[in-house]
Amino acid sequence: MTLRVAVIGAKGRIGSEAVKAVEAAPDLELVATLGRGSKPEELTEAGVQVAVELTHPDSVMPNLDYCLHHGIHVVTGTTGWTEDRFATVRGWLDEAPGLGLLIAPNFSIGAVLGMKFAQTAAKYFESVEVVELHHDRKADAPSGTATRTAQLIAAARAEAGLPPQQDPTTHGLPGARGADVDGVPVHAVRLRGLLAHQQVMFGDTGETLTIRHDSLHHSSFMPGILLGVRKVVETPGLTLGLENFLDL
Ligand SMILES: NC(=O)C1=CN([C@@H]2O[C@H](COP(=O)(O)OP(=O)(O)OC[C@H]3O[C@@H](n4cnc5c(N)ncnc54)[C@H](O)[C@@H]3O)[C@@H](O)[C@H]2O)C=CC1
Ligand SMILES: O=C(O)C1=N[C@H](C(=O)O)C[C@H](O)C1
Repeated sequence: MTLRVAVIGAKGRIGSEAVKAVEAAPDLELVATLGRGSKPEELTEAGVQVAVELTHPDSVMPNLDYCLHHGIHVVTGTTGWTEDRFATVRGWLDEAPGLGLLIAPNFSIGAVLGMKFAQTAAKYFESVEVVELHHDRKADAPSGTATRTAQLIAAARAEAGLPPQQDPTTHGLPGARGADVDGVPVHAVRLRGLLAHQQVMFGDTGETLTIRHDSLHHSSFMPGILLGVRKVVETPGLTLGLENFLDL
């Protein structure tokens, strides 16, 4: 049986690619495409089972609110997540047993692997910094991927009993050392011509290790989105990260 799928944010950079990917998948049926100004009722009228939500940090919560209160599973890659937002969606999911929500900071398999490798390397190096580089139209900084990567690294360091990193900087301009995500400096570059890139740099006495990933086209995110759609319907509750649907 085919799954009835909608794309919310269907005219956007990633949403328009998702429309093509869902249309090309033999086991999925694209039954609704929503853009800014669309009414969420279009989802229920079309009998949508899974919504792929790819919009904007200001739009994602109302969209999830509607879907999760109308029996629609959701796969979202939209950024802007905070602990408060996670708590809110957990509450909505508690009221909707059986419904699944996948929040994926990154749908690209390479990026997910890069995060996993960084998590593994974290406890072996004294120093670590994350540099993310994106196109010049990106709404948020640092990226969702970089934030999640830094959080995973910080958790792995803490679990291994590593002390907080020392920053010797006493002079300079504000911002020069990047954003502090759980003690990990994260630097965000915005540049026309780029798409989505990240390097995690580890350092210790006499050596460095750099884990770099590059998304060169939005097609890089499509296998992950399709996997998410197929898996979310059989995975109730909140799933944070595509890695949970991969045999890692
Ligand atoms: N998790 C992942 O792998 C990826 C996540 N993203 C994230 O996805 C989001 C969208 O990124 P882009 O496509 O580059 O942005 P974009 O600005 O090109 O597209 C967003 C689209 O959503 C529409 N939109 C905004 N509010 C809406 C609403 N309430 N209802 C329906 N449509 C609405 C906009 O009109 C626009 O067409 C961002 O948060 C970005 O960081 C992007 C690429 C990969
Ligand atoms: O806005 C983007 O383009 C991307 N957003 C996600 C993020 O913030 O991590 C995923 C990927 O980096 C592309």
